[in-house]
Amino acid sequence: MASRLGVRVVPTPPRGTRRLVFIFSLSLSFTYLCYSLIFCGHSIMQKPLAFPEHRACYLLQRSQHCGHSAHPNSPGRGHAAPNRTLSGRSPERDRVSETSPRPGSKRLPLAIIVGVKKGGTRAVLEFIRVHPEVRALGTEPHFFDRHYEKGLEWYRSLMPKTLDGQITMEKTPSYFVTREAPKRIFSMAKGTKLIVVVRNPVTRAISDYTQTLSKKPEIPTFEVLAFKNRTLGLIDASWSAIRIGIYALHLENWLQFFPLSQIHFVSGERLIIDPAGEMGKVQDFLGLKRIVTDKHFYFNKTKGFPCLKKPESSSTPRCLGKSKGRTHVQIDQDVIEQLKEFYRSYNIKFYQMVGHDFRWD
Ligand SMILES: Nc1ncnc2c1ncn2[C@@H]1O[C@H](COP(=O)(O)OS(=O)(=O)O)[C@@H](OP(=O)(O)O)[C@H]1O
Repeated sequence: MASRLGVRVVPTPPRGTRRLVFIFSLSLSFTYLCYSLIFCGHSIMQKPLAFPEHRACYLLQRSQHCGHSAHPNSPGRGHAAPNRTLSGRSPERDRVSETSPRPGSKRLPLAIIVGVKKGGTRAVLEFIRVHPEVRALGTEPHFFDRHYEKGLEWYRSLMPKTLDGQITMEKTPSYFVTREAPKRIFSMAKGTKLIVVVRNPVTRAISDYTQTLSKKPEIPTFEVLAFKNRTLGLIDASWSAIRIGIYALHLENWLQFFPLSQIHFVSGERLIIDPAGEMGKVQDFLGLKRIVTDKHFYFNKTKGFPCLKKPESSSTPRCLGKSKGRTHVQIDQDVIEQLKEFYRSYNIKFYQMVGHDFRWD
């Protein structure tokens, strides 16, 4: 009858077959679930789902992903190496940070490494940012010398986000020799703490020249640039490589606005021999617990410098980049002696001003 009406009656499968179908679908769903977890796990890890962002970042506080942002137009960004270095970020991190809102707020720096060029400023910044209470801008913003007209809000927008109690920092070594910088920093916040990494001015000048030569191989020799008249032994103090090293002169400018107690001097030489000791003093100056200690450093024989066991951005050991710790250009010994002589009185004046003998003579 049913077949005559055109209706096909499907016979109910036996109980055993139904159970088989059920078990088959269950195992299919289970296989699919495992597949999703294995192959999509990576993206799940990148952005914790149903996990408050601030909590995730609190747990990952050492990660730049949570605390660091560089303005897209910030100077120096274009110079970052494609793969991570101590001061750089991986492209992967950048991708993640573009999609994740970060906790905290961008604040003006409470402490600035203002100098000196080639003193060891990058090392101090990278070492101090290991501290959980410090967040630092990786690039040099050059706000108080080159970009002042852009205003404080522009400057603030470059800063990494900080949580309450964390210290925002930046470093721009050219501030130390910029006439307007002390007044400008003072007008931003008179309580700003200043760090100056100083180094023997003769070695500093040679380091500075070595860097310029690496970028412009056609420049005259060091000896030609260093003298107004070599026969008379007249040093050209207007050449920036020489002028930057007259620390007493520049410091006078800063002391018009800041008391000495607000300026901390790091010895560039001791920073290489005893990084933990110098960083201990930096932490004291910033009012921080001494968390960055000798446990954080190891001496890399190939590099010839101390390196971090665990940099702020990674858990693997890392040294500073190739531009830090270059082999210096060979300079005639008599030229070095003349430079030492030139700097002697300025160095003594500087030691008196800061109350510390850096033993450069
Ligand atoms: N740990 C570690 N690793 C590598 N380099 C170190 C380190 N500590 C201090 N230094 C010295 O830092 C010098 C570069 O100084 P700056 O970072 O201030 O240079 S810059 O002004 O930012 O270009 C650099 O100068 P040169 O040796 O002349 O290249 C180093 O001597």
